[in-house]
Amino acid sequence: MAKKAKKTKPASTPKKKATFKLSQQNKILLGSIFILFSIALFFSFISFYFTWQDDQSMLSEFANRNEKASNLLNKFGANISHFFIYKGFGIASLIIPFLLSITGLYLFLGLEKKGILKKWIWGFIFIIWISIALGFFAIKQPLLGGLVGYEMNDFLQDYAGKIGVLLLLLFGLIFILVRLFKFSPENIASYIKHKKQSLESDFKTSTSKSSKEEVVVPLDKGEKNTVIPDAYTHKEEIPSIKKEIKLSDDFEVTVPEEEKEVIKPEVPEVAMEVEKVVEENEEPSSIAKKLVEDFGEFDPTLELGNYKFPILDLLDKHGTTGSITINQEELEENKNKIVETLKNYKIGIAQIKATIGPTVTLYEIVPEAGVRISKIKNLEDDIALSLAALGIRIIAPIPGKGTIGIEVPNKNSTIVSMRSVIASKKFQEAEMELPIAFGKTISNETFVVDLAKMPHLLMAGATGQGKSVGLNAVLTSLLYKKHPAEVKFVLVDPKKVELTLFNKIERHFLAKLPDSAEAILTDNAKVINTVNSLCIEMDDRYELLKKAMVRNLKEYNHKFKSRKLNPEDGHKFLPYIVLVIDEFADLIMTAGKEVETPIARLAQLARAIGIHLIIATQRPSVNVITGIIKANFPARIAFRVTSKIDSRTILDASGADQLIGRGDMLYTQGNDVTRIQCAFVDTPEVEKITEYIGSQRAYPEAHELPEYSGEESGTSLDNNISERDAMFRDAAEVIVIAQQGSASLIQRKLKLGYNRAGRIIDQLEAAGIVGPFEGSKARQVYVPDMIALEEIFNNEKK
Ligand SMILES: Nc1ncnc2c1ncn2[C@@H]1O[C@H](COP(=O)(O)OP(=O)(O)OP(=O)(O)O)[C@@H](O)[C@H]1O
Repeated sequence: MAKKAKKTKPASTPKKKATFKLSQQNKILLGSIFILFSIALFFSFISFYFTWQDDQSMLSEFANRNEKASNLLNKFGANISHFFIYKGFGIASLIIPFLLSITGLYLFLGLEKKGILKKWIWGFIFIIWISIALGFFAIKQPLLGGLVGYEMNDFLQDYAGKIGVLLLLLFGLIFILVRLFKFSPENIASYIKHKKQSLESDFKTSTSKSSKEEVVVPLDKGEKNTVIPDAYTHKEEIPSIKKEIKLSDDFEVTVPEEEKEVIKPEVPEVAMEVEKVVEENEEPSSIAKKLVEDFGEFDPTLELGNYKFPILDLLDKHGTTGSITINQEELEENKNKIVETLKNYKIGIAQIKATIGPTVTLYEIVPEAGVRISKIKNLEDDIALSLAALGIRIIAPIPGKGTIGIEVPNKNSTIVSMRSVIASKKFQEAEMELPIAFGKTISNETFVVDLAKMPHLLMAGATGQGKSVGLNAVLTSLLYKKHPAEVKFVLVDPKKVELTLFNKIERHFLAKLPDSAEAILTDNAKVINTVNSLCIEMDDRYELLKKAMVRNLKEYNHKFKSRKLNPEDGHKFLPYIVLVIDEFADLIMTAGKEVETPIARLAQLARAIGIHLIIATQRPSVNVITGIIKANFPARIAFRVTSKIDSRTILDASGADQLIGRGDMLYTQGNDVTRIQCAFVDTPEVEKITEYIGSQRAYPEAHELPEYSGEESGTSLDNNISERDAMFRDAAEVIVIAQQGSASLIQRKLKLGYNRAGRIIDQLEAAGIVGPFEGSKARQVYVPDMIALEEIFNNEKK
């Protein structure tokens, strides 16, 4: 006891020794009062049951010193017992001294008080239940259930009748068994099994005992009995027993039988120990289970619990009804032209079938036997000429079908509205991590893919062919499906106009560097920093995944949600991050390798940790889409491009040059190329969606990426006093006072721009006040206090 009290002393606050001692003394005093009081109560209660009749008359005579009570604790005992037992809870009141004594012991021994409240709550539940149960079953013995038990029964029976009260009591019992004793069918089954096993082993030991006696006799008769039985030395025991048995001139005793008999009783004992180990093993996972039981699974969306997903009415129908109007004449006309053209080249057709899509119709041809496929493929231009239509694409043969496809644009194309694809069952019921509804295929099916599986997307197309609309469709899809806690966007928009609308959802969905004012990046220098910062984020995330022993973000978040990862170890819910870069060519032209290297790194490694890249470019030339980038972007979209070479650069196949523009696109993820009409979402619609989201309660700030202030910080390290910033001294003071070397701190405190703060921090490094750049961490401050700083400045003046 004393040991425990001593142990806790140094562990808690060593500085406040005096006050701690005092409180410890108080605890001991209070604890002993509780214990003694509980003893007094216990004896009063017990003796009340024998003396209550005698003491009945003096209850009102408490002040009269001539009157005496028969209770062991005299008048005090009689009165307090009358109060608790007769007017209170009956025999269940005995739990009160029990609870008091436990509390007293906890205080006395200075134990942790964590479980005490729980014990009191359960104690009261027991008191009430027992009191009602006894009031119900032993109505003729009012001292068992007390007045509370009687009155509660009376009250409950008025409303629920006897059967109702009985059922309520039963429920109370089940509640106690399940919640307190953790009863479950498996527990009961394992308990029965356990009992059965121990009974069996008891039986075996009892049978073996009788034969053991037989063995013992010869042992005594033998030479000496010095062998110490050891659980680990069965082998040694057996031969010694064998010897002794041989010595005991009894021929009928057979060795194997005795061996079994000696060893057997020990085996079940070992088996029982193993069971205990299994129970211990269950403990760690049960901590997480218990946490989940008590608080439910971790819900990352809770902080913005009232967040409402955008409604469908924010999107326009664009004059479409969702179904395509079929122009029979046009179909017939095109069919005839195709048949005739092929006939001119002596190609017979066995069968022809048309599938009408929103912008193009696919004519599937089964040529007559003996026709060479390459012959039809070469007639692409001739067929286009005879149909007098642009954008004819011949797919020979259609993969997996054995037919030849000729795609002919419809005279009147139907716009595929974003609304129709968002509303589609396929999108609504998509159980994907990052579902994207691109549009509709040639057979008018909604085309939904998972960005998380792509895992990065490359979009290319000549100007005005629908790239920006495509990007908006991607972002809109995610906004309609994902909560702000689940996905964050990093948007790069050198054109400064395409993605500005998303500024409104900065504090919901965007991520940015800690010191940048704008969340949407338009300046290439900042893009370099952001992409590098994402690389740091990637490394940090990999570190977390490693610690959690999982392979990807999905598993990690699942583990975190089921409370198996402790936030105190740095674990947190990780949202997906989608980096969208519009005009990638422009970025590569200005920033070159500086941006290409981190992007290639992200493209290669970021898939598992939930960072996905979407890159859009007008110029799909090889110096923009380099081999390394291409290799890591298996999912590619081509809008219409101007040349076959461009098409090859993007898709590794021609065809994109034959598209008709306005959102007509080819999608590939590996081998198959799918023609899709991109869903159309107009600027006002995007504005409405961002407005809708932006007007809701948001996080205090945009999602913060790790700090990265660029390599330029290390370049100008000459300590030229005359070139120092006017705010240099103020900044130095801020840094030294806060003992934290970060540009964002200077920015905030001195209200400076990012670039200027960055310059000052470089100058501070050159002056030896702060240390070098350390990635995501703040720089080290070399000057401990203001006096030391003052000294540095004074020395510089000399
Ligand atoms: N899916 C679509 N359905 C119907 N029309 C579309 C679709 N996509 C684009 N368009 C039409 O094409 C026009 C140009 O599209 P968009 O602005 O997306 O081109 P872009 O490729 O981004 O051009 P730039 O590279 O010059 O920015 C749009 O204003 C719209 O009228």
